[in-house]
Amino acid sequence: MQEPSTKILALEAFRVEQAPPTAYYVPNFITESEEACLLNQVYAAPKPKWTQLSGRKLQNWGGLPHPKGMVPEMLPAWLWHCAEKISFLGAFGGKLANHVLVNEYLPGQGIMPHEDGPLYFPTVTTVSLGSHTLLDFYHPVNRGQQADGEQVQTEEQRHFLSLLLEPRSLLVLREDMYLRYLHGIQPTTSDTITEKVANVMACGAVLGDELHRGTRVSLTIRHVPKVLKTAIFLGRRK
Ligand SMILES: O=C(O)CCC(=O)C(=O)O
Ligand SMILES: [Fe+2]
Repeated sequence: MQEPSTKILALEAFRVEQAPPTAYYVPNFITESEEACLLNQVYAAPKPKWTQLSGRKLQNWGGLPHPKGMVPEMLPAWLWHCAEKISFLGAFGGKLANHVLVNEYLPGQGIMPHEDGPLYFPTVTTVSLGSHTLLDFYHPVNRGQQADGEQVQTEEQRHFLSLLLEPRSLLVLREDMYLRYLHGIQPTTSDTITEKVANVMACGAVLGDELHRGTRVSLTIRHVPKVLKTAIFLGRRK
């Protein structure tokens, strides 16, 4: 298996140098027609496939990640194609992606700052469809500070960096960008490009731009290492 500290050579040219280790941002990772195809397939999924959450709705593909192991389900061909292309870049240390979350955000929707947790190979990859968004990164709450009775930092003070995710782009996060910091999307209808946007050089935007959000669909493509063998699963069911 690839050591977590080694570089992903195929992506090295796309590393965001202004961000902590390591973020890779690939503009136009897919074409407009691939984007349109993926969006068609997302919206062709049967209605019960969607789960409505507060502030976004999602589809889960590949199985439900679980501490005891995920019972794997085959990814549909339209997702497999995209997931395979990312796996072949070496994003998951030579393993293949086996899990995809599809999130849909209307303008004004977002996701609270969070960590992705231990159930995944410590790399997350995201393809954005339909609209841009701004993904914000936060220092974790300093528990020591809280115990000392020092003033807890506000969310705004903990927000130290953002990445602009344009439609059709690929984002790969690993190491500290995955394990150490929290990430989230503000529930807002437009985003201003400030000096906190670390990948602005790789984007078609400049400092001071105000970008209005449309409906964005993201594909969060990951590798879940702990998988229950289908044979055992089938054996138990008999
Ligand atoms: O939509 C995105 O780009 C982020 C989604 C996310 O953070 C997640 O599903 O854990
Ligand atoms: Fe996340």
